[in-house]
Amino acid sequence: MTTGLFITFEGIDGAGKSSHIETLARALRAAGRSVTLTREPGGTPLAEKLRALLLNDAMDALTETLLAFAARRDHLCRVIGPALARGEAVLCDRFTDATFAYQGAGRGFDLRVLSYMERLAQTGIGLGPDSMLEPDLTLWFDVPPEVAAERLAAARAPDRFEAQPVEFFARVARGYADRAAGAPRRFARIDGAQPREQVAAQMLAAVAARGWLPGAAP
Ligand SMILES: Nc1ncnc2c1ncn2[C@@H]1O[C@H](COP(=O)(O)OP(=O)(O)OP(=O)(O)O)[C@@H](O)[C@H]1O
Ligand SMILES: Cc1cn([C@H]2C[C@H](O)[C@@H](COP(=O)(O)O)O2)c(=O)[nH]c1=O
Repeated sequence: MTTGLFITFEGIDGAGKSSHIETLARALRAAGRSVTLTREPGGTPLAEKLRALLLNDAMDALTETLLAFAARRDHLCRVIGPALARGEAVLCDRFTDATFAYQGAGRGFDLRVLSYMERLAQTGIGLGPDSMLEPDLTLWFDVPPEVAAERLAAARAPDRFEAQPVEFFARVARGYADRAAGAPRRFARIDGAQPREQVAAQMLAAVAARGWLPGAAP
Protein backbone atom coordinates (compact mmCIF):
# COMPACT_ATOMS: atom_id res chain seq x y z
CA MET A 1 0.00 0.00 0.00
CA THR A 2 1.51 3.40 -0.93
CA THR A 3 0.97 6.29 1.46
CA GLY A 4 3.11 8.96 -0.21
CA LEU A 5 2.44 11.58 -2.83
CA PHE A 6 3.50 11.17 -6.46
CA ILE A 7 3.74 14.43 -8.43
CA THR A 8 5.07 14.56 -11.99
CA PHE A 9 6.31 17.54 -14.04
CA GLU A 10 5.55 17.53 -17.76
CA GLY A 11 5.85 19.74 -20.81
CA ILE A 12 7.86 20.16 -23.99
CA ASP A 13 11.62 20.80 -23.77
CA GLY A 14 12.23 24.33 -22.50
CA ALA A 15 8.82 24.64 -20.80
CA GLY A 16 10.44 25.40 -17.42
CA LYS A 17 9.84 22.16 -15.47
CA SER A 18 13.36 21.78 -14.09
CA SER A 19 13.46 25.45 -13.08
CA HIS A 20 10.45 24.95 -10.78
CA ILE A 21 10.77 21.45 -9.32
CA GLU A 22 13.16 22.57 -6.58
CA THR A 23 10.73 25.35 -5.54
CA LEU A 24 7.98 22.79 -4.92
CA ALA A 25 10.43 20.51 -3.07
CA ARG A 26 11.32 23.38 -0.72
CA ALA A 27 7.65 24.21 -0.10
CA LEU A 28 6.75 20.60 0.68
CA ARG A 29 9.75 20.20 3.01
CA ALA A 30 8.75 23.41 4.79
CA ALA A 31 5.30 21.84 5.24
CA GLY A 32 6.95 18.86 6.97
CA ARG A 33 7.14 16.32 4.11
CA SER A 34 10.14 14.20 3.18
CA VAL A 35 10.78 14.68 -0.52
CA THR A 36 12.47 12.54 -3.16
CA LEU A 37 13.45 14.55 -6.24
CA THR A 38 14.04 12.50 -9.35
CA ARG A 39 13.72 12.46 -13.14
CA GLU A 40 12.93 10.33 -16.18
CA PRO A 41 14.49 8.86 -18.06
CA GLY A 42 16.88 8.28 -15.17
CA GLY A 43 16.81 8.17 -11.39
CA THR A 44 18.79 4.90 -10.97
CA PRO A 45 22.26 3.91 -12.24
CA LEU A 46 20.71 1.62 -14.88
CA ALA A 47 18.08 4.16 -15.96
CA GLU A 48 20.70 6.92 -16.24
CA LYS A 49 22.66 4.69 -18.67
CA LEU A 50 19.48 4.20 -20.71
CA ARG A 51 18.89 7.97 -20.60
CA ALA A 52 22.30 8.63 -22.16
CA LEU A 53 21.45 6.24 -25.01
CA LEU A 54 17.98 7.70 -25.55
CA LEU A 55 19.21 11.30 -25.65
CA ASN A 56 22.28 10.74 -27.81
CA ASP A 57 22.04 7.65 -30.06
CA ALA A 58 19.98 7.43 -33.25
CA MET A 59 17.18 4.82 -33.03
CA ASP A 60 13.62 4.18 -34.19
CA ALA A 61 10.43 4.93 -32.24
CA LEU A 62 9.98 1.37 -30.95
CA THR A 63 13.53 1.32 -29.56
CA GLU A 64 12.95 4.71 -27.89
CA THR A 65 9.75 3.39 -26.36
CA LEU A 66 11.34 0.19 -25.06
CA LEU A 67 14.25 2.11 -23.51
CA ALA A 68 11.90 4.63 -21.88
CA PHE A 69 9.77 1.89 -20.30
CA ALA A 70 12.80 -0.22 -19.26
CA ALA A 71 14.26 2.82 -17.49
CA ARG A 72 10.84 3.55 -15.91
CA ARG A 73 10.39 0.03 -14.57
CA ASP A 74 13.79 0.07 -12.86
CA HIS A 75 13.08 3.55 -11.49
CA LEU A 76 9.68 2.46 -10.15
CA CYS A 77 11.06 -0.70 -8.52
CA ARG A 78 14.14 0.87 -6.96
CA VAL A 79 13.27 4.49 -6.19
CA ILE A 80 9.66 5.63 -6.70
CA GLY A 81 7.85 2.63 -5.19
CA PRO A 82 10.05 2.44 -2.05
CA ALA A 83 9.88 6.24 -1.48
CA LEU A 84 6.07 6.22 -1.74
CA ALA A 85 5.92 3.25 0.65
CA ARG A 86 7.94 5.32 3.16
CA GLY A 87 5.28 8.04 2.85
CA GLU A 88 7.47 10.52 0.98
CA ALA A 89 6.48 13.02 -1.68
CA VAL A 90 8.12 11.95 -4.95
CA LEU A 91 8.64 14.82 -7.44
CA CYS A 92 9.54 13.38 -10.82
CA ASP A 93 10.72 15.48 -13.79
CA ARG A 94 8.75 13.65 -16.53
CA PHE A 95 6.98 10.26 -16.43
CA THR A 96 4.75 8.21 -18.74
CA ASP A 97 2.87 11.21 -20.17
CA ALA A 98 6.21 12.10 -21.82
CA THR A 99 6.23 8.73 -23.62
CA PHE A 100 2.70 9.36 -24.93
CA ALA A 101 3.65 12.90 -25.98
CA TYR A 102 7.12 12.25 -27.50
CA GLN A 103 6.98 8.67 -28.82
CA GLY A 104 3.18 8.65 -29.36
CA ALA A 105 2.25 12.11 -30.65
CA GLY A 106 5.76 13.19 -31.67
CA ARG A 107 7.00 10.04 -33.41
CA GLY A 108 3.61 8.55 -34.28
CA PHE A 109 4.01 5.36 -32.21
CA ASP A 110 0.79 3.35 -31.64
CA LEU A 111 -1.04 4.76 -28.58
CA ARG A 112 -2.78 1.45 -27.83
CA VAL A 113 0.58 -0.30 -27.55
CA LEU A 114 1.77 2.52 -25.25
CA SER A 115 -1.30 2.01 -23.04
CA TYR A 116 -0.52 -1.70 -22.79
CA MET A 117 3.12 -1.00 -21.91
CA GLU A 118 2.07 1.63 -19.37
CA ARG A 119 -0.05 -0.96 -17.55
CA LEU A 120 2.72 -3.56 -17.72
CA ALA A 121 5.44 -1.25 -16.37
CA GLN A 122 3.36 0.40 -13.63
CA THR A 123 1.58 -2.62 -12.18
CA GLY A 124 2.72 -4.46 -9.04
CA ILE A 125 4.46 -1.40 -7.57
CA GLY A 126 3.20 -1.01 -4.01
CA LEU A 127 -0.53 -1.02 -4.78
CA GLY A 128 -1.04 -4.78 -5.07
CA PRO A 129 -0.63 -7.19 -7.98
CA ASP A 130 -3.36 -5.80 -10.25
CA SER A 131 -3.29 -2.04 -9.65
CA MET A 132 -1.45 0.39 -11.89
CA LEU A 133 0.53 3.12 -10.14
CA GLU A 134 -0.20 6.59 -11.56
CA PRO A 135 0.79 10.09 -10.45
CA ASP A 136 -1.50 11.75 -7.89
CA LEU A 137 -0.94 15.03 -9.72
CA THR A 138 0.69 16.00 -13.01
CA LEU A 139 1.84 19.61 -13.32
CA TRP A 140 1.73 20.32 -17.04
CA PHE A 141 3.86 23.33 -18.02
CA ASP A 142 2.15 24.44 -21.20
CA VAL A 143 4.26 26.74 -23.38
CA PRO A 144 4.02 27.55 -27.11
CA PRO A 145 6.77 25.63 -28.98
CA GLU A 146 8.23 28.89 -30.34
CA VAL A 147 8.71 30.29 -26.82
CA ALA A 148 10.34 27.06 -25.60
CA ALA A 149 12.65 27.00 -28.64
CA GLU A 150 13.79 30.58 -27.97
CA ARG A 151 14.54 29.76 -24.34
CA LEU A 152 16.54 26.65 -25.24
CA ALA A 153 18.51 28.40 -27.98
CA ALA A 154 19.69 30.89 -25.35
CA ALA A 155 20.40 28.21 -22.73
CA ARG A 156 22.42 25.20 -23.98
CA ALA A 157 23.57 22.92 -26.80
CA PRO A 158 20.61 20.73 -27.87
CA ASP A 159 20.37 16.95 -27.30
CA ARG A 160 18.72 14.63 -29.87
CA PHE A 161 15.17 15.67 -28.87
CA GLU A 162 15.87 19.36 -28.34
CA ALA A 163 17.32 19.49 -31.87
CA GLN A 164 13.95 18.52 -33.38
CA PRO A 165 12.08 21.17 -35.45
CA VAL A 166 9.28 23.27 -34.00
CA GLU A 167 6.67 21.09 -35.85
CA PHE A 168 7.77 18.08 -33.78
CA PHE A 169 7.20 20.05 -30.57
CA ALA A 170 3.81 21.24 -31.83
CA ARG A 171 2.81 17.54 -32.12
CA VAL A 172 4.30 16.78 -28.68
CA ALA A 173 2.36 19.72 -27.19
CA ARG A 174 -0.88 18.35 -28.73
CA GLY A 175 0.01 14.97 -27.23
CA TYR A 176 0.18 16.53 -23.78
CA ALA A 177 -3.11 18.35 -24.37
CA ASP A 178 -4.76 15.03 -25.31
CA ARG A 179 -3.40 13.30 -22.19
CA ALA A 180 -4.65 16.21 -20.06
CA ALA A 181 -8.10 16.01 -21.64
CA GLY A 182 -8.20 12.28 -20.88
CA ALA A 183 -7.31 12.74 -17.18
CA PRO A 184 -8.59 16.19 -16.14
CA ARG A 185 -8.54 15.45 -12.40
CA ARG A 186 -4.91 14.31 -12.45
CA PHE A 187 -3.60 17.17 -14.62
CA ALA A 188 -3.12 20.81 -13.57
CA ARG A 189 -2.26 23.10 -16.47
CA ILE A 190 0.33 25.72 -15.65
CA ASP A 191 0.74 28.64 -18.07
CA GLY A 192 4.50 28.31 -18.43
CA ALA A 193 4.83 31.34 -20.72
CA GLN A 194 4.34 33.67 -17.72
CA PRO A 195 7.30 35.16 -15.81
CA ARG A 196 8.96 32.74 -13.37
CA GLU A 197 7.31 34.14 -10.21
CA GLN A 198 3.84 33.71 -11.71
CA VAL A 199 4.63 30.21 -12.93
CA ALA A 200 5.81 29.27 -9.43
CA ALA A 201 2.67 30.79 -7.89
CA GLN A 202 0.39 28.79 -10.22
CA MET A 203 2.27 25.60 -9.40
CA LEU A 204 2.10 26.11 -5.62
CA ALA A 205 -1.59 27.02 -5.87
CA ALA A 206 -2.34 23.79 -7.75
CA VAL A 207 -0.68 21.74 -5.01
CA ALA A 208 -2.28 23.77 -2.21
CA ALA A 209 -5.71 23.37 -3.83
CA ARG A 210 -5.35 19.62 -3.26
CA GLY A 211 -4.63 20.18 0.43
CA TRP A 212 -0.94 19.19 0.24
CA LEU A 213 0.40 22.64 1.13
CA PRO A 214 -0.98 25.25 3.50
CA GLY A 215 -2.62 28.21 1.77
CA ALA A 216 -5.72 27.13 -0.11
CA ALA A 217 -8.60 25.06 1.18
CA PRO A 218 -8.95 21.71 -0.62
N1 LIG B 1 9.07 31.44 -16.83
C1 LIG B 1 10.23 31.55 -17.50
N2 LIG B 1 10.49 32.66 -18.21
C2 LIG B 1 11.64 32.80 -18.92
N3 LIG B 1 12.61 31.85 -18.97
C3 LIG B 1 12.40 30.72 -18.28
C4 LIG B 1 11.21 30.49 -17.51
N4 LIG B 1 11.28 29.28 -16.94
C5 LIG B 1 12.46 28.75 -17.33
N5 LIG B 1 13.15 29.60 -18.13
C6 LIG B 1 14.45 29.37 -18.78
O1 LIG B 1 14.19 28.53 -19.91
C7 LIG B 1 15.22 27.56 -20.05
C8 LIG B 1 14.60 26.15 -19.98
O2 LIG B 1 14.10 25.96 -18.66
P1 LIG B 1 14.11 24.52 -17.96
O3 LIG B 1 15.44 23.84 -18.17
O4 LIG B 1 13.60 24.67 -16.59
O5 LIG B 1 13.02 23.80 -18.88
P2 LIG B 1 12.64 22.28 -18.91
O6 LIG B 1 11.16 22.23 -19.14
O7 LIG B 1 13.14 21.56 -17.72
O8 LIG B 1 13.42 21.82 -20.21
P3 LIG B 1 14.00 20.35 -20.57
O9 LIG B 1 12.84 19.42 -20.51
O10 LIG B 1 14.53 20.51 -21.95
O11 LIG B 1 15.07 20.04 -19.56
C9 LIG B 1 16.23 27.83 -18.96
O12 LIG B 1 17.26 28.65 -19.47
C10 LIG B 1 15.44 28.61 -17.92
O13 LIG B 1 16.25 29.48 -17.17
C1 LIG C 1 10.57 10.31 -20.03
C2 LIG C 1 10.75 10.51 -21.51
C3 LIG C 1 11.55 11.53 -21.99
N1 LIG C 1 11.70 11.70 -23.32
C4 LIG C 1 12.55 12.81 -23.80
C5 LIG C 1 12.00 14.17 -23.52
C6 LIG C 1 13.22 15.02 -23.36
O1 LIG C 1 13.58 15.53 -24.64
C7 LIG C 1 14.29 14.05 -22.91
C8 LIG C 1 14.64 14.20 -21.44
O2 LIG C 1 15.34 15.38 -21.27
P1 LIG C 1 15.02 16.41 -20.04
O3 LIG C 1 15.97 17.53 -20.28
O4 LIG C 1 15.29 15.68 -18.78
O5 LIG C 1 13.61 16.84 -20.15
O6 LIG C 1 13.78 12.75 -23.14
C9 LIG C 1 11.08 10.86 -24.21
O7 LIG C 1 11.22 11.02 -25.42
N2 LIG C 1 10.29 9.85 -23.74
C10 LIG C 1 10.11 9.63 -22.42
O8 LIG C 1 9.37 8.69 -22.02
